[in-house]
Amino acid sequence: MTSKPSKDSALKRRFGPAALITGASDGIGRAFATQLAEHGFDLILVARRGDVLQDMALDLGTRFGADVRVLAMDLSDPSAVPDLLSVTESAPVGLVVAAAGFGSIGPFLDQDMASEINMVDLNCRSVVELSYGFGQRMSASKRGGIVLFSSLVGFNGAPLSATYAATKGFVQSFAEGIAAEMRPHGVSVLSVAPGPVGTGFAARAGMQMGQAATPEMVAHASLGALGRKTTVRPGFLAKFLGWSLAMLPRWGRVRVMGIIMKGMTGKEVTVRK
Ligand SMILES: NC(=O)C1=CN([C@@H]2O[C@H](COP(=O)(O)OP(=O)(O)OC[C@H]3O[C@@H](n4cnc5c(N)ncnc54)[C@H](OP(=O)(O)O)[C@@H]3O)[C@@H](O)[C@H]2O)C=CC1
Ligand SMILES: CC(=O)[C@H](N)C(=O)O
Repeated sequence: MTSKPSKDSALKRRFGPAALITGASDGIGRAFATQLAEHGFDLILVARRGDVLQDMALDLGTRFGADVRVLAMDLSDPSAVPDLLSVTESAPVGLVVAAAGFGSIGPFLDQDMASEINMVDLNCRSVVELSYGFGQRMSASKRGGIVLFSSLVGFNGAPLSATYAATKGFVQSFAEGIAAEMRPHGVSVLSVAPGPVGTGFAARAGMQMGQAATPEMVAHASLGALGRKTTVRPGFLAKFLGWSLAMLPRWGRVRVMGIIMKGMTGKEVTVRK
């Protein structure tokens, strides 16, 4: 049995002892895993690349004494979340961070349809299933936290990233709804709505990002907001763009978002009022 040198923090007392993190092998999910291990949480790490998760488990166990379990699965597969819920049935999970997700860029009609549907499955369906399964367990024990990932692009249509932005709009709306429902049952739900973050996301989506927040900053700001807010916009850029866009009519927001997305692709776009 490893001794635990890490902090027994207020966060762990409120949401521990274990956290389940999807998309833990990279980017924002990975940063959450490290920071939660530092807070003294035991972890269940979920992503497709089991070898990467195993290396993390060894590292976080050695550095923080965290008890880390690895679940290598493709969450876009319809059987994945039911399997995950079944194998974690007796695990003391007080916090779920559902970071697994991906995006695409370019005109909708040029996209690969199977990949767009796969995105909806991962970014939306798996998030609903996870929130339902763990939400029930947490409500029964009258405590817990669920962190979901919206985006700066989740508050209106985004030409050249239409499906991705719609999945994030879905998550934003879903999170706001279940946050109000679950709060009286002792469960805190947080929607994280970052602007560009410097992870492998952009390369996978074929996007070019300029100024970007770090995944560590996003994880830190989100853990600070959990239990206090329903939506957090981590970093200056997310706040500044979010507030600026909020002042425009919806069609204006769509037009500005088209310009922003064009800058990330170099492709032309026409948006009608
Ligand atoms: N980066 C950004 O600019 C922003 C990101 N977001 C959102 O934040 C979340 C995290 O993004 P970020 O960390 O940047 O992305 P990354 O691409 O860096 O990481 C994505 C993670 O999701 C996992 N993943 C991808 N597909 C699947 C799948 N089918 N099943 C299980 N796991 C999967 C990947 O692991 P593996 O390949 O091993 O499966 C990886 O761990 C996403 O929901 C994203 O939409 C929101 C706003 C901005
Ligand atoms: C489009 C972006 O800048 C970002 N990747 C996001 O998810 O919002």
